[in-house]
Amino acid sequence: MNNVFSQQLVNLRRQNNWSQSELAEKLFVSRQAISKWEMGTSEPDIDKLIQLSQLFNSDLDFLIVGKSIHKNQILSVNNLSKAYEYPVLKKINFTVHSRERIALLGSNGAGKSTLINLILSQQQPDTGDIELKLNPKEDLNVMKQEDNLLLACTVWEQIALVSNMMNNYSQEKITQWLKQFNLEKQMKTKVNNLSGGQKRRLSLLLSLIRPSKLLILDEPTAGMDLESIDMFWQSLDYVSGSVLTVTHDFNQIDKYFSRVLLLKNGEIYADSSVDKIHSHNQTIEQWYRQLNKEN
Ligand SMILES: Nc1ncnc2c1ncn2[C@@H]1O[C@H](COP(=O)(O)OP(=O)(O)OP(=O)(O)O)[C@@H](O)[C@H]1O
Repeated sequence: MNNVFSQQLVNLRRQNNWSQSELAEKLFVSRQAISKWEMGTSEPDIDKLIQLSQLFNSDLDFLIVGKSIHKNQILSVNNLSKAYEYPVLKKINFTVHSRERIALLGSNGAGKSTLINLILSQQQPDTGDIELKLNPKEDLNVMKQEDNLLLACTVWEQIALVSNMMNNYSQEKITQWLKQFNLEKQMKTKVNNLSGGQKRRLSLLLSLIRPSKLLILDEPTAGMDLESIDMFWQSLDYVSGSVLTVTHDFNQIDKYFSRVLLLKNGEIYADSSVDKIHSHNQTIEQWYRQLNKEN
């Protein structure tokens, strides 16, 4: 087939936290068969491909060629405006599709947090509306800030508590999450004693215990050192749904994001795929600097 399929299979399996054996069991094939598909030395037949796309809740084209030809809209922002002492957002329009990784960019005071708060219904718009084509209770995740962590618990206890609440408790899964988020050594540490970057990684881990269709983050890496920032965004590989985040981590956007929205003068001043910007031999930072200095 192609090695995009092999890579997609590895990614989707990991996003679902399944081992090769677990996936093999669900498909009634041997673990060795999964291993060969992932190495690209053999291919599944069409029945198994269809079963895989159903198991991963993914389109066949996304599974095989890494792109969805028919994208599902999950959020639509229509003519949204908001003013405080002056207009902050003026007729904002954009849509979010399944499996997009979107970075929302803009200078300080451009209105990024206001836009996120409106999407989360934490504030009301003056005009316009937001159509969430998902169930906000089940399919929308927001990464909670540190103060929602239970400081007196150990890391393990905190994760166990949340996964119990979500009916998703399993010792093996917790061990796997700790490994993925590089918190294995801290499993017995009190949450209160974690560093700022470790607390954010724990917050992201907790927000992923319940898989969602859309994850919203507002400057999740603020104040982290470079190594922690890298580690944080790498963890996004384990997020299966779409991500909309406010961030100023330009180097990571090049690596981990598919689309950028630039908020400027109260409008979506630019909306581009990361691939398109790269095809013009620009990094996201160069693109941002160039557009942001235009009047
Ligand atoms: N509740 C409020 N009352 C009055 N003005 C507000 C309120 N919330 C935000 N603003 C103003 O709206 C503008 C946009 O603020 P917002 O926090 O959305 O910007 P931002 O793009 O997230 O900025 P930053 O990058 O600095 O976090 C700012 O000028 C801010 O002072």
